Amino acid sequence: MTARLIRGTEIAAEIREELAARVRALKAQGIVPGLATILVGEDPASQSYVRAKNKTAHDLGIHSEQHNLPAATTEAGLLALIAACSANPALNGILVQLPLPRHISESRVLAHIDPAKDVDGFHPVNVGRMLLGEPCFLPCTPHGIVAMLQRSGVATAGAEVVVVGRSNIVGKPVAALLMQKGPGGNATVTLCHTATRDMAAHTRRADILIVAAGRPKMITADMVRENAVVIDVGVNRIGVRENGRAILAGDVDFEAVVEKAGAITPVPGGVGPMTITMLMVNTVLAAERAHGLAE
Ligand SMILES: Nc1nc2c(c(=O)[nH]1)N[C@@H](CN(C=O)c1ccc(C(=O)N[C@@H](CCC(=O)O)C(=O)O)cc1)CN2
Repeated sequence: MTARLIRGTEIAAEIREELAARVRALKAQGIVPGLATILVGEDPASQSYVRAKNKTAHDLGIHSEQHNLPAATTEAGLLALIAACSANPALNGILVQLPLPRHISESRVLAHIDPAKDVDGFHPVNVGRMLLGEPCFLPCTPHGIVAMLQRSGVATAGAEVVVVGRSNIVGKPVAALLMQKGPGGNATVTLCHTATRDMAAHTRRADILIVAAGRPKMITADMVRENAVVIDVGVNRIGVRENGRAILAGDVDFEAVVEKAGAITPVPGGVGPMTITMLMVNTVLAAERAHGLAE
């Protein structure tokens, strides 16, 4: 039987509608949430993600400032801009688009953002609080995956979850969130990576399989348990169409796995749209917190 599609585009639209009401409530009190996006260099995918973030912010009534810096920007220059954004009371959230050029230290840059404005949830303070289960900003893609599972009725409590990929942006934090005590958590989590022996032996045990490895179609049907829920985080550009648009493929061999899984996210239209929406959720939460309107 063909798997049910978990459509991120639809879930994201539902969340954005709820968020628009929170933005209106803030505006009624004279508060406009503010977001600064910072992009260094001209990577076309990063440019399109940052454009989409600013457009979504604008559509929701969130003030946004887009800082596009040349690839040759120095680390000191970037840190100075982050310090200025941290000190600007009109800005509640600061996002530095990743990856950064190689001459800039990602860890120094992320640690320079005020943790109270770290709407990407990448500052060491927020990462630590997330692991401890304390109030913090959750990283957008993992947060989006948990929201998708909850809103599509996939129970995580007691489930065998297998995560493929150990990045700081997706693999490690999604594993941490799903093993956390409480709603959207309580799962038994296995994290696989490039040194995992016999990966298929792990993935075949998964009730919920989350793949964020950056390798097109690496998960084949024989690696998936019958009726599993498959969450594909990969957005791989595998070619270009005649009209110049990229051909995208996930990390999962969708055509084969859709016939075996119980539910699956498509690419595009799955996890990707949730990432940008959860950034907006964090920005509104940052504004609410800055004005003492949230925990
Ligand atoms: N500072 C950050 N940098 C990066 C993050 C992040 O969360 N914060 N995540 C990724 C890229 N990313 C957001 O920045 C992102 C990736 C994919 C999508 C998305 O909507 N994808 C669409 C396809 C769009 C396309 O044509 O490429 C989909 O899957 O439907 C949104 C955001 C790395 N950097």
